[in-house]
Order: sequence, then structure tokens, then C-alpha cells
Amino acid sequence: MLRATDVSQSFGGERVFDDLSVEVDAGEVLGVIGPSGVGKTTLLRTLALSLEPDAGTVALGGTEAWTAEESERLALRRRVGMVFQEASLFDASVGRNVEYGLRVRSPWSDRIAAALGLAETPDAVRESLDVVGLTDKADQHADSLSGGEAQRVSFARALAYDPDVLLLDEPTSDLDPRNTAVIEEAIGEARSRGIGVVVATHDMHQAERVADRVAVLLDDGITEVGPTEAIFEDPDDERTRKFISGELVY
Ligand SMILES: Nc1ncnc2c1ncn2[C@@H]1O[C@H](COP(=O)(O)OP(=O)(O)OP(=O)(O)O)[C@@H](O)[C@H]1O
Repeated sequence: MLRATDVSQSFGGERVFDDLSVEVDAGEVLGVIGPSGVGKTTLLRTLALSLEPDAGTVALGGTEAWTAEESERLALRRRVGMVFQEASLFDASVGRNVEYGLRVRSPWSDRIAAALGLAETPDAVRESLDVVGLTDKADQHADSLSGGEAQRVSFARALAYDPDVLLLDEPTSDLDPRNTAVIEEAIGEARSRGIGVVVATHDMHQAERVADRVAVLLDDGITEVGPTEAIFEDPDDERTRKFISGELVY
């Protein structure tokens, strides 16, 4: 569904990665694991079509984004949702924050709904908040949430958007085990809705828990990508093996 082929990225002449290829299918969770600084965020921004690669292609549903017209690229970008390491909510209620996801995806839908007197939006908001266990907080101001709850609302906002692909950048690195478990369950729900999910994490155990396939990103690119069990139990690549076993220290 979303495929990056032979992409290269650098900042100010400093290479982050070269010739990197990765893809995620509908209803699949791809874990991207690797130590800090290898380029996981840069890869996610590339997949989100917010960072143009120096070389290579990024295609969503078979349409190559960077050779398409800008309007088409923007339309493709709207089909990709992203959740960052730190939640950034607006100065509004929890419900309003989640509703924003719906507006971005289909700016006309709530005007039409309003004109017809339909109440579609609140249902979708409630449903998304339900996935992260926060329906009872819909009317509460976002400022009043704990960090973990705020991150769960960020996830609900991305889900309400009904993306084809959801990109999660270290979504639980600041969270306690209970909030982490809620987000991991929500990842499973996104998968069951047919969304392709990419989770970048330095927590190998998280990748083992949530991912169907894992890509191992080290400082010379992706060393190996394959089914989660194969990567953790029997990696082909020596550097992958060392990284998984903790012998390769960064
Ligand atoms: N906008 C930018 N300008 C300059 N350098 C950047 C920029 N974004 C990232 N980098 C550099 O690219 C490299 C990869 O960064 P990136 O944030 O993608 O790594 P990461 O694997 O996500 O790390 P972490 O897990 O610590 O977030 C780093 O050396 C970083 O300093």
C-alpha cells in the first residue's frame, strides 16, 4: 500500500540513509527498530510525504508522490496519519481535538452534516475515543489530561481521520505500562480496520508484541526485514543478531 523504494535522505550534506526500501500493506503492522539517531523519524517523515527524498520514490496505492501534481500529493498526504512521540493537542476540549482529525480528512463533511442536521461527527469522535478508553473525557479540556491520556487522544485523533496508513513515532516512549498497553491495543484495532501501521520504536519488546513484520534500521540502513518471529528468533544478518542480542552497543 505505502512503499518507499531506494530512498536516500541527508541534511546539510550529512547522509542519514541511502537506497532504503520499505513497504507496509493494508492491515499490517510494520515495526521499525533501531537505536537513537539512525533515522527512524526521518524515515517516517519520508513515508508521511512531508520530507522529499534526495533520491528514490514513495508511492501510496501505486501513485508515486513526488512526480505527481502538488494537489495530488496533498491528497495522498491526507491519507496518511501520524502520531508523534509527544502529544500536541490544541487549546480545546478532548472531543474537539479528535473532531479535528475528521475535518482534515474531509473538510466538507461536517458542513454538509451540519446543513443536513446530521450528527455524524460526534459518533465518529466517540468511537475513536472509545478505542483509547477515553469517551468519558470528551468534554474535558485537553490541558487537564495526563501525558499518557494526551497521547491516547493524539492516537484517537489520528484514527478518527480514518487514514489508509498510520505512522507512529516512538508512540509510547514517555508512557507508563498502563498507557502503553492501551496504545498497543489501539494499534491492534487500527490493524483490524485494515489500516497499514508503521511503528518506529527503540523498544524491541514493543515491536515483538505489536508488529507482524520488523525492519531493523542500523547506521548503514535496513540490515534486515522480515516476519517478527524470524527477526527475533533467527535473524539472517549478523549485525541484526548482534543488535537484537544487545551485543551491538551504540
Ligand atoms: N531537520 C533536520 N536537520 C538536520 N539534521 C537532522 C534533521 N532531522 C534529523 N536530523 C539528523 O538526522 C539523523 C537521524 O535523525 P532521526 O531523528 O531521524 O533519528 P531517530 O532514529 O529517529 O532518532 P531518535 O530515536 O533519537 O528520535 C540525526 O543525526 C539527526 O541529527
